Amino acid sequence: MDSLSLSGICRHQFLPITMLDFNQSNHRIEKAGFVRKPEKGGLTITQVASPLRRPVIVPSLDNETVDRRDRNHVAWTSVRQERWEGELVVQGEIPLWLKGTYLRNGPGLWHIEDYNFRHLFDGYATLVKLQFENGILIAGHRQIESEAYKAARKNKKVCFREFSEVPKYENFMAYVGDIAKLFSGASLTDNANTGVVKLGDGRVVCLTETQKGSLVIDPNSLETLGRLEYSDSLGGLIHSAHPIVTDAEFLTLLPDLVNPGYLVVRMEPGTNERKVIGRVNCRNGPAPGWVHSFPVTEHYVVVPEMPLRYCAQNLLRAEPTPLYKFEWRPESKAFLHVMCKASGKIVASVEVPLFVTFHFINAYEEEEEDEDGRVTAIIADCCEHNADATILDQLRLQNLRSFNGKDDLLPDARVGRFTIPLDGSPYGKLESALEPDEHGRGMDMCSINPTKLGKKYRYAYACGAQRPCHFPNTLTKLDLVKKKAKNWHEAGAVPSEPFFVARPGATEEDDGVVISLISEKNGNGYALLLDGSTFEEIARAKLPYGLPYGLHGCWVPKE
Ligand SMILES: CC1=C[C@H](O/C=C(C)\C=C\C2=C(C)CCCC2(C)C)OC1=O
Ligand SMILES: CC(/C=C/C=O)=C\C=C/O
Ligand SMILES: [Fe+2]
Repeated sequence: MDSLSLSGICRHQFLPITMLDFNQSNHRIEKAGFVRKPEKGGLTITQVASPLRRPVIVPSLDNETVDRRDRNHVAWTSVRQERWEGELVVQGEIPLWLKGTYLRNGPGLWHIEDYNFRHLFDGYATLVKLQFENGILIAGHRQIESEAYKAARKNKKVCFREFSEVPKYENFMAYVGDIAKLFSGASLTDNANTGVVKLGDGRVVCLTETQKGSLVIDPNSLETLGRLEYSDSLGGLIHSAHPIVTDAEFLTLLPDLVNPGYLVVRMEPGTNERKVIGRVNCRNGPAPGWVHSFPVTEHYVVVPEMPLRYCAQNLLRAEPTPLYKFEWRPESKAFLHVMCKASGKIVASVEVPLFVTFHFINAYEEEEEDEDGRVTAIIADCCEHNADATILDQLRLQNLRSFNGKDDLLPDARVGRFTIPLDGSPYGKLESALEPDEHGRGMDMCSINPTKLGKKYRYAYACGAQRPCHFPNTLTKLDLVKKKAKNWHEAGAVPSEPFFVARPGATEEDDGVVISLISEKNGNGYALLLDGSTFEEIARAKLPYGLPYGLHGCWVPKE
């Protein structure tokens, strides 16, 4: 789509403000303000003096000179530049009520010099913004300046322990030294590549599984402002990568790898101090289950104890196992614990069928239909991988990059619905909330209307599958009452998490827009807006170049 053929509110295309160029390809393209430098060795800096007022032809990669990285789908290719910002041409119409910034974080740089990383989750964080106001869209992206990223750039090698990558040791003593530093957390990464949240006090924080990887950023410039230093003495090195964040609180889980269990903690806006609500002891197993995320209801925190457990031995390894820092322990079983938010007391602890999930979708309290409205059960929904942890290895970059378009390689997933009885019964139920074929048996990267957090809800948005595929490749709107899904798909496109933003003043749960960033097969990319209710496209805006796949986002409303 060329900007001149656009009508209505369309504006000038791609106004680059600043670019720092990664030298990914050994070629040089210079067009209208974009400069790529051929010298070897990583980063070059290119400044564009002032925003351009006329359409700019965006440099595309030249097939004859691209290196092997560039032949991969752009979703799995390192971000091209360290930084870019500019206005996008909008095709369709952005609702005038949409005022604020969508931020999306993710692992966007998977190489240092000639060394290519192994796993999707190893990449250095790339933060993307879409700033909406008066129907105009300013986009941008920037690398997060974690210590891990800065050290890798400076020393031209991996210097911290990432999800699967570890520093290459020069000799055995260096390895021993690094192991010692693992226990203090000094050798763990702070590469905050998983999500981004807006705290009740306005601070915007990028997060990962390590506590030290909680980095405060500026939502406008995307600059890394510094580390969020927790001022309490709760210790531990890791936490859930998905805290529950509202204007009133920040709730998270701190797994205890020494005495298997979890601390449920709460931090108030304006403070850096997490206070303990309560503790859950694991019912089984040598280590707690992975808690990438967890759900809450209005009054309770649900603590999952998955059979996919943290594994101290695997933490120490130089070469990863297929389950990385985890191990699959079906004999240790699976449990869900329910803690009262106000008292810290455990009100239920039930065994459930084995399950694997990265992401809980939501949870709520099921009430009896009589006038007492007694809570009889907790319902908790998640993107469930049919108790099969191989999805973790499926996310190795080699797997993601080698898709031939034919083989159906994505393991099946579904909306897993847990029912946790509150009458003291020892077992909980796990069922599919809707027929998984409704969404192609792919299911991950979910969002809901945030006003429904912890409450009975009807709609969720997620990535599903149009098969054959090797990665979720659709956006899907789930109607959990009608048990139906409506799917969006474009051939060869990799969409990121559909993020729901409610229309101010809306009374219907699905009255709003769904934002996603799409990486296209041809190397391009665009921001997509779907109507939250009809799930039809309302606008799209092409980016100057496709961006790598990203994970989780948040919404920062314009005050
Ligand atoms: C996404 C995404 C990123 C992420 O993990 C990143 C790291 C560095 C995780 C490290 C670890 C674990 C997963 C388990 C316990 C140890 C530790 C090394 C901190 O996970 C994601 O899903
Ligand atoms: C990309 C992904 C999980 C991300 C974790 O934050 C899962 C993809 C397929 O299920
Ligand atoms: Fe996640």
